[in-house]
Formats: sequence, structure tokens, C-alpha cells
Amino acid sequence: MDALSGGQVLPGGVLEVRTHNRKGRSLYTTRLVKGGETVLDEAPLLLLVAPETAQSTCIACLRAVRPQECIECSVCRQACFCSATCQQTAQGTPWLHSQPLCSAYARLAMFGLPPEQQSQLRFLLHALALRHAGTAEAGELGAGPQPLGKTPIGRHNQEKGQRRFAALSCLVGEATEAERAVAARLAPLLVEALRDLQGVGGSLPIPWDVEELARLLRKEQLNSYGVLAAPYQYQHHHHHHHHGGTAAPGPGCSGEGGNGQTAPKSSCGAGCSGGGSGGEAGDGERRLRGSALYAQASLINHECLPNVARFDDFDSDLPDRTHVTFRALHDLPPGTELAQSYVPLHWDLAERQAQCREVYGFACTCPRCQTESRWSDDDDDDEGEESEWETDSGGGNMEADGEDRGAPAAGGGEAAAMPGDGGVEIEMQEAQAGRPTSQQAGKQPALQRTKGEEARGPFGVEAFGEL
Ligand SMILES: C[S@@+](CC[C@H](N)C(=O)[O-])C[C@H]1O[C@@H](n2cnc3c(N)ncnc32)[C@H](O)[C@@H]1O
Repeated sequence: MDALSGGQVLPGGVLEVRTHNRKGRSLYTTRLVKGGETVLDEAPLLLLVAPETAQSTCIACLRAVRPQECIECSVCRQACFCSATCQQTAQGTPWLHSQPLCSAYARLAMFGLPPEQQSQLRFLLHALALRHAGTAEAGELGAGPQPLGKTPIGRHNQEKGQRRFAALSCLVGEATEAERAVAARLAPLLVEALRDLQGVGGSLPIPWDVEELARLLRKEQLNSYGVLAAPYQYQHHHHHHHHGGTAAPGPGCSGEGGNGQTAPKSSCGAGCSGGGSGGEAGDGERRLRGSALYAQASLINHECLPNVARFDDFDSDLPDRTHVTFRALHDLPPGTELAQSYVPLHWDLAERQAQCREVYGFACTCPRCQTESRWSDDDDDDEGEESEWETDSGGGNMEADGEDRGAPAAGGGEAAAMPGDGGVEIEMQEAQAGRPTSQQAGKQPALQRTKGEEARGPFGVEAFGEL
């Protein structure tokens, strides 16, 4: 095991955080875990509704609701609630659907942006609201209950916002040129969306530094989990009005592969062009109702043969329905590194490699990839047989291969920043493919990280307590 020992133990005592010399932080079992056992159960830091399903997804809890049963926000008409309780919660929570966010949503809708940009802007707005909640006074973006300016934000929400923003800041991810470009384009729109609020409270923290926006976008890309839509959400979507730009369903990507695997969000953002490789529904439409960010779950690294699976339960009536849980797929001895797959399990080697590199910024060197890359070598020797590495693109350029398949492009530059893996065949492919793609990095799904840039202590967060 090439990890330092003696890490920070997570609540529950089953897992600890340690630093892996190549992958960054990682979660390890502290004791024997039996197959099927829950190893992680955690509330989200932030839930975001996909603009395409905004009429049928509760903005407070991400529950899917048939449009006719939703309570639409009568002010912005861009958000809905599954119940009066969620409506109250959302309107009274600075980072959910407080008055300032509601008004920003209304403005955003007038821009007629494609869904990807709308999602990115919404994410930034929510992150901004979280950040500001910690210091907000009545009437400011972070402020809570309506009417605007009348009710000071509760101390409870202030502290909660502060903790959550701190946890968000601790997620892995540093801006690449791709995110900087996106952030530079989005920043003026963000200012415009918040225009009505300028002067309210007098201290709106905008415009944000483009670098900070870019970093947040990258963190979101590397760490967010896609939440699949209920099937009827997209049927209805076709028959309902679209807000600017959403009429053309983006070539999309997909959720987590048809296998319900535990991959981080694999939907596509602006960068996803071309028909999606996995996860896409075949009609090219995104099948996600939204996405979620978690402090602890975002510490699970990728392997192409996972040992844990993710479960969510957003549509239940349980009080904990927004929690994510991970369960062991088989017995895990003490000291086992948790591994989830960020990509659909049925993808072939080249597809998996491309996704890991282009979306998450690392070259996967897991045992499955090593084994399969040896198969490919064997194939090379077989006359007339197409090798795995050479599929479609001739010459084994995996990145080109990935683009052909419409794999999302993002932050390709980061791969180069990952330390060498030493001695794995895959590296040769890496060397050929080291350019960032020309596609803009949109918000893609996903989890991933670069190293140790975070400011707050060895594992970022001081404590993984209640957020
Ligand atoms: C969701 S984060 C996982 C936790 C991360 N290691 C951290 O320190 O926060 C995803 C990032 O972890 C790293 N990572 C995950 N799986 C990896 C792997 N198999 N090999 C190398 N790096 C990996 C990559 O930097 C990736 O962008």
C-alpha cells in the first residue's frame, strides 16, 4: 500500500483519509467491512437542479415531481418545490431559493443561454450565496427569509453556510485555462444576473475574481455526482416550454452509465460535443435531474473495478432522502482503499482512459487497465486484428479516439500535471495525447483532482462533522 498511514478518521469510524502519493487524498477502511455494509452516509453540501428539469425537480431536495404536482416559484418561475415544507425551507435558506437567488434566476432565464451555461451560472450563484451566507446581513445575497431586508439571516444558517463553503473550497481542483476561459465569459453574466441586487445591503461580493470562479467551476467538475432523472421528467420535458436555449437538447452525456454505477456525474457540460459515449440515452438528451456535491464522498478515487457502489434515494419520503450512501461490493479488509468507477463499467479501455484523462485529469493505471492494456499488446501481434489502442483513430491516439466518441473535453491540460505513473503502458498513449482539446471545458461531471493545493490543513476540512 503506497499510502502514508495514520490518517484522519471520518465520523462513523469506518473510514480514514490518507494521502496517496499519486492520487492525492483517498479513503481507506479502518477495519474489516463486510460486503453490502454501508461505509459512508452523508448529507450533500449543495444540490443543483438541471435547467432542463427545473419544472419537475424540487430545488430544495432534488425530488422528482410531476410538473402538475409541483409548486412553481411564482416569482421567478424558474424553480419548483415538491411541498410547502420544501418551499419554506428553500425560500428561507440563503443558498437554496432565497429572494436574491430567485431574482438572479429570473434574470438568468432572460439571457436565453444554453443549459450548460445556465447550470454553470447557477452553480456559481449558489456557491456565492454559500460563501456570503457566512457574513451576510439582511438584504444581501446570502440573506435568508423574505421579505428582503426584513429578516436577518439566522445565525444557524450563517454558520452552516460558512462550513459548507469551507468544505466546498477544500474539494480538489485548480483552474485550468479551459475553466478560466469559461469563467471569463460567465463573469459579466453573473454580474448582470445580480444587477438588481447591487446596492442592496451594499456589499455584494461581485464581480468575483475570474480565477476564483474558474477554480470553483473546476471543483464542481471534478467532484460533483450526477443524479439521474426520473424517466417521466424527460418525457414531459419534450412537451413543455423551454427556456431560452434549452430547446436544443445538448448532445449530451449521460448520467452514470446504464448500470447505475457509482460514477461521479458524467453528464456533459459545454465541452461535451458529439454524441455521448456512455450514459447518453440514445436520443442525445441529458438524463440528469441535477447534481450533488459531497465533502467526504468526493474523496473516493477511481478504479475501473470498483469496490463500493453509490446509492441515492431522492424520491423517497425519508427525512434523509438527500443523503448519499456507499456500500461495499464485497468484503474489504482493513486498510483497503475505497474505489468507485467514474465511468460506466462496460466502457472499453480507450474510452475509460479518455474519460479519466479529459474530464478528471489523470491517467488511470488501475489493475484492470493494466491487464487490458496487455491484451491490447497481444492483439497488436495478431495479424489483421484491430488493437484496442488503435480503434477508429489509427495510431492509437486515445484522445482523438475519445473525441470521436464525443467524450467530454475538459481541462485536458491537467493530465500533464499529474505526476508520472511510472512504468505503465498507458503512459505512451499519454505522451501522444497531451494537448488540451479545443472544446471548452464545460461543467462536466465529475470527480477528480489535482494535488495538494488546498489551504486548510492536511485534508482540507478541519472536521467532517455536520455540514
Ligand atoms: C473526486 S476527487 C477524489 C479525491 C482526490 N484524490 C482528493 O484528493 O480530493 C478526483 C480526483 O482524484 C484524483 N484521482 C482519482 N482517482 C485517481 C486515480 N485512479 N489515479 C490518479 N488520480 C486519481 C484525480 O486527481 C481526480 O481528479
